[in-house]
Amino acid sequence: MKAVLVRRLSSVDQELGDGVLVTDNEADFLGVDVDLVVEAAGHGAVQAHGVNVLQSGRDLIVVSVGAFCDQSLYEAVWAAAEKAQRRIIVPSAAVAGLDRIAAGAQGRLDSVTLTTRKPVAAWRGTFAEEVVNLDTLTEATEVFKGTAREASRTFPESVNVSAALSLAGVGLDETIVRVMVDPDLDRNTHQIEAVGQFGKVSIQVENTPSKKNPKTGYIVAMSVLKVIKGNASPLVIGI
Ligand SMILES: NC(=O)C1=CN([C@@H]2O[C@H](COP(=O)(O)OP(=O)(O)OC[C@H]3O[C@@H](n4cnc5c(N)ncnc54)[C@H](O)[C@@H]3O)[C@@H](O)[C@H]2O)C=CC1
Ligand SMILES: O=C([O-])CC(=O)C(=O)O
Repeated sequence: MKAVLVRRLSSVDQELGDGVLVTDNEADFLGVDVDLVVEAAGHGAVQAHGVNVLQSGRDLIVVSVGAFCDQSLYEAVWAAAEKAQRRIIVPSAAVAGLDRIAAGAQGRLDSVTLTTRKPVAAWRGTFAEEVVNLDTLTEATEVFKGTAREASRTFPESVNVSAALSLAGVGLDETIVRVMVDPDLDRNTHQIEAVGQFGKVSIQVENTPSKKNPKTGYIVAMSVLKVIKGNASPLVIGI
């Protein structure tokens, strides 16, 4: 048996088949015998269910990792995971190189920066609309520069990568983030630079936007799938 926790049953328009409980009730959801829960719903969902999922004895894959800009939430899920001896798993999702930066963080890390650039369509309904007119923009324009903690608060729906990178490297208050709206792009692009005792890494990823939600891309679901398959495979690669 598997289960999907939704906010409104009326919003479920797909037939998920036998063996899948679709529910809006957390207790019923947690009553289903699974070992792993995937959060792919937003900061509010991590806030509402993260601790309970871990306390109930499941590992938790968190995609909306920017939720951890709330330090008290981060500490609460960490404590719940430790007590239940379960894990909070942050997949690479929309970026690459978290494995390498986390390895580099075993020694001295001097700086980690992220520049996120996305096409205009990705920024509709976000804070970017308060900074620029998306309808008349003709060239790449910076709409935010600051720490990953501020970036995660400012763009809860589209710069979660900054928080994932922070957890891998120098933390939410030391990771520097720039956010650009770029009318010339057709892919969601993240440029990562990290420097430290290990050397230097410079990574650019270009994600094909999802048709349903251009803020994000197909690679995110693929990354979660890779983690789930890795959990049941004799070979674990790219950690
Ligand atoms: N770590 C990373 O690299 C990335 C993280 N994300 C984050 O992952 C999350 C999901 O992304 P998308 O699928 O693109 O977003 P989406 O907005 O297309 O879909 C989210 C779905 O979750 C539902 N939802 C919201 N709150 C819920 C709750 N409390 N309980 C149950 N369902 C709830 C919504 O109704 C919606 O159907 C977002 O927070 C997004 O910002 C997305 C891309 C990359
Ligand atoms: O998919 C992406 O490009 C990144 C994203 O939305 C996020 O980090 O929240």
